[in-house]
Parts: sequence; C-alpha cells; structure tokens
Amino acid sequence: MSVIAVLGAGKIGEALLSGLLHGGHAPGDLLFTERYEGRVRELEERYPGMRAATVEDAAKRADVLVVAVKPQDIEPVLAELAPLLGASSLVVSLCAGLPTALYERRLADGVPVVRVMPNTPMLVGEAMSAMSPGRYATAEHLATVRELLSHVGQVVEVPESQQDAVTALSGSGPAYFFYLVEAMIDAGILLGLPRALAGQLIIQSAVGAAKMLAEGKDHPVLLREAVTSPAGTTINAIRELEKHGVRAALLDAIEAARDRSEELGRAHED
Ligand SMILES: NC(=O)C1=CN([C@@H]2O[C@H](COP(=O)(O)OP(=O)(O)OC[C@H]3O[C@@H](n4cnc5c(N)ncnc54)[C@H](O)[C@@H]3O)[C@@H](O)[C@H]2O)C=CC1
Ligand SMILES: O=C(O)[C@@H]1CCC=N1
Repeated sequence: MSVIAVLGAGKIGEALLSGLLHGGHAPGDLLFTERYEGRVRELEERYPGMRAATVEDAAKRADVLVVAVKPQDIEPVLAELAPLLGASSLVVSLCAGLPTALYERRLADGVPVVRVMPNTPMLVGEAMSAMSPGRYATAEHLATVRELLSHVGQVVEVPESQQDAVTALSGSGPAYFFYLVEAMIDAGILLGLPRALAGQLIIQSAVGAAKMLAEGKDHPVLLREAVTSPAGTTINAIRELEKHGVRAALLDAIEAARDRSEELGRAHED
C-alpha cells in the first residue's frame, strides 16, 4: 500500500485522511504535517497510529504528497518542498484556484503535479473529485491519483481550464446544499414545528432526493414535476422561488465562486 502524506491537516486534509482510513489504508502509511501543535495532538488522538511528520520526512517516505493548505498559505510550503522533491515524487494539490503551473515554477524541473478539486463528503466516502494533470504528470500518475481518490468517492478527469468552474460547482457545492437545508429547517420553525422534527423531515427528504438523483433514472426536472401536482401545494412554493429569483441567484452565486477561484490563482502570478 502506498504511503500518503497530507501537508496541512485542516478540514479537507482530515477528510482525506479519515476517508482513506475508512477505505482500509493502514494508519502507519498515512502521514501529515501541521503547523499547529494542538491540531497535531487532536489528530493523533482521534486516529491512533497516524503520525505527524516533518516535511523532510514526508518528502522522503511518501509516494504521494497531498497539499491541503489554504491557497493563501501556499508559498512557504512550496519553498520548503522545492529542495526536497524530484521527478520521482508525485504532488497532488487540493488548493482552490492554484494552477499546476505555479507548482511547476516553484519546484524542480520535472516534478509531476496533479490538481484535484475534492469536496468534504470525502468524510463519508461520497466525495466528488475532479483531477487534471500538470505538465509532467503521466497517465500512470493520474491512475495513482484516481485509485487513491476512488477510496473516498467518485473521480473524474477534467481539463485544467475547467477546474475553477468545478471548484465553484462541486468543491463549494456541499455548502449550497447545507445552506438550503438550514433555510428549510428555519421554514419549519416559522410554521411552528419543533426544531428536531423540522430537521428530521428536511434531512431525510434531502437524503431521499439525493438517492433518487444518484440513481439517475430520471432527469431532475421530471423528478420535480412528479412532486408538483396540478393546483397542489408544490406549485405555490415554486411560484415564490421563481418570484424571488432563486434560479438566477444560484447562477450568480456559482459564477461568483468561479471568479474567486480564478482570483486565488492570479494572486500567485510572478
Ligand atoms: N474545505 C473544503 O470544503 C475544501 C477545501 N479545499 C481546499 O483545501 C485546502 C484546505 O482547505 P481547508 O481544509 O478548508 O482549510 P483549513 O484551514 O481547515 O486547513 C488548512 C490546514 O493547513 C495548515 N497549514 C497551513 N500552513 C501550513 C504549513 N506551512 N505546514 C503545515 N500545515 C499548514 C493549517 O494549520 C490548517 O490546519 C484549501 O486550499 C482549499 O481551497 C478543496 C476542496 C474543498
Ligand atoms: O471555499 C473554499 O475556498 C474552498 C474551496 C472549495 C470549497 N471550499
């Protein structure tokens, strides 16, 4: 089994480590680096057998180095990695907006880099990850990354030019669903239901709807039409959603997320 090192074990780093552990990865084959001592202790306690490492150690031992720091924190990480990596390393970047070309400029010639946009459902083995090869990444490197990510959800390959859109859609996507669920639970409160009951009603409705969508038997439009009876309740709700421009708001929101991803990448142009 390959040794994986996660550099920056925050929310998404932990989601990957935890997903790999659940997928059967040995804790001794998982390393992480983390700048906060408290976070190191927290993770070592939560995942017995998994150990923090130095960057040198991670670079020496790991078959795959996964960079999971905030895009704003990338430069010191690349400066640390630069003298340690060569063409036999494999770097996977999970950072929103950061192009593989940035890594290629900062690291030694020939270091293969794969850009990946995952999402937090990795924690429950249901991630949607999209990967794109950098200049030096081969089909074999992509196969390694695909194998790794397939332990924690679905994987697709996309051209790197689509990664900012992917980030806005599936990288941030879970937040939009959580936001909707939160708002719908509030609607239950408005209608006088107890919070716990409103939560159960909405969350199970979300799980059921997601399962029907994932089965893929019918287009989302047909699934919605099947709930929308003539002169019934649903069409009254839909009229309000249309009146409030919810569809247009989603288009604008996701476009704004895409723009921010592009901006995060531009911040590191030389
Ligand atoms: N949270 C999410 O849903 C997703 C995040 N991402 C990407 O993953 C990356 C991380 O995001 P989050 O996990 O949300 O952020 P986070 O802030 O929870 O995690 C980043 C971690 O990196 C650590 N860190 C920073 N500099 C370090 C260094 N030099 N050495 C060691 N550790 C260092 C921080 O202490 C922190 O624990 C970002 O680039 C983000 O764009 C990608 C997909 C989804
Ligand atoms: O909000 C962010 O910047 C990160 C990237 C995708 C999801 N979360």
